[in-house]
Amino acid sequence: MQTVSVNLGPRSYSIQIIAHETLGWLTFLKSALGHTRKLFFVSDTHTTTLMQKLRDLSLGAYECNHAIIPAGESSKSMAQFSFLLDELAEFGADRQTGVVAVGGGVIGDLAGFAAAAYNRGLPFIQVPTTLLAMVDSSVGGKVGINHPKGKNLIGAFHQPKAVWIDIGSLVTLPEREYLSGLAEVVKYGVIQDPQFFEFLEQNTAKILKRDAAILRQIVARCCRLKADVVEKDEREETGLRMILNYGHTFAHAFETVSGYGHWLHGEAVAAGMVYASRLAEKKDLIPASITERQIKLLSEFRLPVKAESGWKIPDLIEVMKRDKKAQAGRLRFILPVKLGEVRALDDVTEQQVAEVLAP
Ligand SMILES: NC(=O)c1ccc[n+]([C@@H]2O[C@H](COP(=O)([O-])OP(=O)(O)OC[C@H]3O[C@@H](n4cnc5c(N)ncnc54)[C@H](O)[C@@H]3O)[C@@H](O)[C@H]2O)c1
Ligand SMILES: O=C(O)C(=O)C[C@@H](O)[C@H](O)[C@H](O)COP(=O)(O)O
Ligand SMILES: [Zn+2]
Repeated sequence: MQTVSVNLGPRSYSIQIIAHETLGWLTFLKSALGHTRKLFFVSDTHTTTLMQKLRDLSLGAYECNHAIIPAGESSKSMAQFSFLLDELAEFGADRQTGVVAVGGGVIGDLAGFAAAAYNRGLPFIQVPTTLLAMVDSSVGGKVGINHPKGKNLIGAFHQPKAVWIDIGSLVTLPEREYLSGLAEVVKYGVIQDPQFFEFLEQNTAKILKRDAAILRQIVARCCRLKADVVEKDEREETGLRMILNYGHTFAHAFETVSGYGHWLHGEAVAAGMVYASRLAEKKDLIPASITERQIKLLSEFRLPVKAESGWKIPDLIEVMKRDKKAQAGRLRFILPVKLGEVRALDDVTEQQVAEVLAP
């Protein structure tokens, strides 16, 4: 077992990384939740078996209930949020009731938002079951849902009490979902860790085979890198946390204009990073070779590196203006200045964005 600690004062927590084990589950819950007596599990239709396994293990020690949400990005909606609140009320959830999210980023973001809102905050446990959720969404406390006008437009910061990562659950993850998670993995290399980027370049075959030892290393490294940022800027107030948004101004626009779920989040992030890198070239921040290395690695991971031709540039720019990083309608982009370092820039013109997006 490996542990990554997220040090946030009174909101500190630990991330347990294990493989095909459930032995420590009750001890883990007890230490994360203290006097909690009731647990409310949330899964989607593809993670129900995993959820039931953990719920059954918990039954001797806790009163348990659960909700199952339709799989897919369209479930990060007001309707599913409202459904979870109704179910929590029906269960008679009190301030100590623990919400346990078993699934990918959709379930983590949705259940976490319900946990943040119900009774003004319930203790929350993340059990990520996709690579993307293990390396990114289960850590850092961003929770929320989508709005037709913008991705994650409605949400909160609500840190989990603990994160339980069983790398073993990746065995059943569909290939497209696995590859999508690799986009956020590549992101950490570009924004924070050039050695990690090289490690990914040198180990593509093993990564694509889901080699267990490599996966453990990758998940632990990404969790540490994300925790390092979140510890310094928990609520994206100083600006540092924005670096985790590299590629996301483009990505969220692609996801929004195409209808949530047409492209997976990681696919949108992959192409989004390439466009952000092209913008950095345009601003003379980096040589083209840095973009080319990203394109090569992302292509080896069979991820898209270009937007779809049917998407209209003015529509994409309109969505970008509602990005959470924008101020007074002024676009802000996270751009690389070298491999392993990025900077927030707000002097990018719409014309420059349109030029990099032009086919
Ligand atoms: N909160 C954050 O900091 C943060 C960070 C990154 C991404 N996100 C969000 O995360 C979401 C994407 O998350 P995702 O990529 O995990 O997608 P997802 O939650 O939709 O899961 C992907 C698919 O895999 C299935 N699945 C999950 N685990 C499985 C398993 N072990 N075996 C078989 N099938 C399994 C799911 O049912 C789903 O169909 C997006 O909404 C994105 O905005 C949030
Ligand atoms: O944790 C963060 O901060 C991130 O930006 C991580 C991103 O990978 C993630 O997609 C996040 O949900 C985007 O947040 P948003 O504030 O741009 O909606
Ligand atoms: Zn993301």
